[in-house]
Amino acid sequence: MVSESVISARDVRMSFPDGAGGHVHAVAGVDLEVARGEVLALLGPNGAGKTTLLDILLGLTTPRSGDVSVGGLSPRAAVQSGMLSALLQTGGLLPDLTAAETVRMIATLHADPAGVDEVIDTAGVRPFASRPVGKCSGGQQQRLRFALALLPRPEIVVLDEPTAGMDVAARHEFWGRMRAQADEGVTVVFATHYLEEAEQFARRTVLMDRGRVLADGPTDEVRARAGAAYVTVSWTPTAAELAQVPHVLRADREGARTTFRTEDSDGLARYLLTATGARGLTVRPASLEEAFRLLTEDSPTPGDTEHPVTADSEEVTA
Ligand SMILES: Nc1ncnc2c1ncn2[C@@H]1O[C@H](COP(=O)(O)OP(=O)(O)OP(=O)(O)O)[C@@H](O)[C@H]1O
Repeated sequence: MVSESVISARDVRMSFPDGAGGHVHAVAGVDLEVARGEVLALLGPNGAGKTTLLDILLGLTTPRSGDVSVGGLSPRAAVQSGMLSALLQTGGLLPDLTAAETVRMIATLHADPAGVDEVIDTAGVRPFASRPVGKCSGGQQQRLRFALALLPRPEIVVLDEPTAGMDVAARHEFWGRMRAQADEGVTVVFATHYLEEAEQFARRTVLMDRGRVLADGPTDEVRARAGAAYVTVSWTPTAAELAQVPHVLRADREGARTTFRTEDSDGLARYLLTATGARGLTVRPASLEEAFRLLTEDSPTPGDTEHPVTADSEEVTA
């Protein structure tokens, strides 16, 4: 694992007028270091600030404050040098040009472009290369944008919801191609609403909400921090019994079964099976989607992912 940082953002802030005399803090003090060759998912609900942050990394938006460098350059210089390339969700494609003509035309704008045929093949554009862009499907247009993003032979590719509008098969194929790029050492930073994409493709996930980073780490650890697992047993503890149970973040009862959210399913299971009358124990890991929801809904302060069970947060009714 090489740890050289290719993207460095320090205390980056950006706000916009909210139309009512106030401001929306779209990015509210974000620190981010991305190492060379890393694949990083930026996850967050609508309005979390993902697009604004990506636009700042790409030099399309100048932050109100903070420092950003990409490969030691300003974002704009990094884009101009071809080191950093973007695949944005929207982006002008000329409908009357064919896909291949589009690639050829954009190639002429780069000083030292990759081969046109090479990127057409790498991005999977070949099957519709002679089709006018206006007649290409959304998924095909996204592949074309991917081909264009590869033209400058980038070291870093930034993608804003790259598979929006693609069906499952197209999404799968897209990520296969992107993974091949990552395997060759390209750093990939992508924003997505598809939590399973982060889970399947990104080793590291940054969760954002209201302009702040809620969690940043290996995708499986981010999930673990939000409550690694759900342990369900046939047992209906009294409030006094429940208070004795260790490693519990939350407990919910449904009929004769009680489900515990826990960060230590082994420790909890051991206690339940040896110190209580619980039986029929099952363990289910939390999905990233659940982790995400728990972090965004439960975290009182950004970065604080501890949710000790208190009388107030206890969900079980005696
Ligand atoms: N140009 C702008 N003018 C005013 N407000 C803006 C502007 N751009 C973004 N915002 C606001 O900043 C916040 C963050 O928006 P941003 O698009 O970065 O979020 P996002 O995480 O990308 O959301 P989505 O997933 O919906 O694309 C939102 O409240 C949005 O309305």
